[in-house]
Amino acid sequence: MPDEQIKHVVCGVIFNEYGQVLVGRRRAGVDYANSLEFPGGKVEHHETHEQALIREFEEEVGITVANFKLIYEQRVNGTSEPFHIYFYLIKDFFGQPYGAEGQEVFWLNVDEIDYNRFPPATQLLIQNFILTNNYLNEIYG
Ligand SMILES: Nc1nc2c([nH]c(=O)n2[C@@H]2O[C@H](COP(=O)(O)OP(=O)(O)OP(=O)(O)O)[C@@H](O)[C@H]2O)c(=O)[nH]1
Ligand SMILES: [Mg+2]
Repeated sequence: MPDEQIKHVVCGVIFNEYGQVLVGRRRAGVDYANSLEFPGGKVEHHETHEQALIREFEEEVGITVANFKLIYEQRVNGTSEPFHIYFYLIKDFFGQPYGAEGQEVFWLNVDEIDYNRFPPATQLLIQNFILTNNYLNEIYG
């Protein structure tokens, strides 16, 4: 499949004032069902990554996000079709996150993250960006 036809997925990594990261649980019946995830989803036609992140965070966790930085990206073969996934660090948000689509959403301490519970691409993001403490420089540095 030519690269320009591949789906883009954008996900957001957000930390709260306690240094915890926002995580959701994927529902039953979707790919990677019941695994943990960072909120996000597929970029629609004529939408920028930033617009998609803002929309997905409003739809999925009911907060308004701003101030993004790309921290990791990867092509994924996927369970049915390939896609390219982009993880953004989100530096500002407004509102209290909740599972706006009925899914479980919670803040997780970084030292309690078990990366095996996330889809493969997200495992690499966690290993390369969070567990290395690289995120600390981005947020506080
Ligand atoms: N949201 C999210 N999706 C991820 C992560 N890691 C990862 O491989 N994905 C994959 O990215 C793809 C698109 O994400 P999604 O299922 O959230 O898409 P979406 O919100 O647009 O849902 P929809 O298909 O119901 O419209 C899925 O194949 C999903 O498994 C992650 O950390 N967060
Ligand atoms: Mg989603």
